[in-house]
Amino acid sequence: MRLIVENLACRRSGRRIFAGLSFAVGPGEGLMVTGRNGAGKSSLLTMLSGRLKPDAGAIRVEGTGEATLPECLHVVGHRDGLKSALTAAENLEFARNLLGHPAASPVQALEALGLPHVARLPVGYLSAGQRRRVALARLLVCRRPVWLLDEPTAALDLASQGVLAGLMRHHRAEGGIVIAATHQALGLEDARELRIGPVAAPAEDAFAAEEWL
Ligand SMILES: Nc1ncnc2c1ncn2[C@@H]1O[C@H](COP(=O)(O)OP(=O)(O)OP(=O)(O)O)[C@@H](O)[C@H]1O
Repeated sequence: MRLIVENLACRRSGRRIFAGLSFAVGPGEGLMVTGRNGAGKSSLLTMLSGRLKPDAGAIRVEGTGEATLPECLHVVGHRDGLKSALTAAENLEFARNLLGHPAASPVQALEALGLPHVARLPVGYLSAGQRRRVALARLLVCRRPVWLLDEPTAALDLASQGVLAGLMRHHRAEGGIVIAATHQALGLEDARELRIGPVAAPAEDAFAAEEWL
């Protein structure tokens, strides 16, 4: 599949955050979305996930058949979307049933994130980093080609950051797409960078935002 963004603009609370954003990502590619605090990285990911309407421009996909872009996405955002009263395994089972295209079992996914011992614990008992790893384990229980990750290393120790880098590498090697908003390298160093912000980008850089208020 291919994800294409053309001349995208974002307005929040009446203020133009960015405009003129264009890029395309295809199978196996990674895109690191960078920029200062408030530049609009999370807003861009929210737009890609279909939860925020663009102020202008278009987001489209090719090669997905009948499936819409939201149906092709996994999103791991600032809010982990986990139910505190459910166990880690129950949360993952719920996501697996809801999202379709099941892949790894909840236990396998937790093992991949180094957390097999929390499978039967309510998520409310977990540390911040453990919760984040359960949220990331959701990526593995269903097969979806595009991973949208917003600061995915938040609360992760170095070892878990390495695990995440491996998961992203593997996903891309299988033809998946990773788009991550981040202030860190993430292990996506070979990915293209989309810098949102007032820093002037080279003229040939199709990713540059053109207008700032
Ligand atoms: N729900 C919202 N309603 C109104 N304005 C919002 C909302 N969320 C974010 N904004 C505004 O949109 C702008 C961009 O915010 P966004 O969270 O996209 O930036 P970011 O680049 O992800 O920042 P950070 O690096 O701090 O996470 C900010 O000025 C913010 O105040």
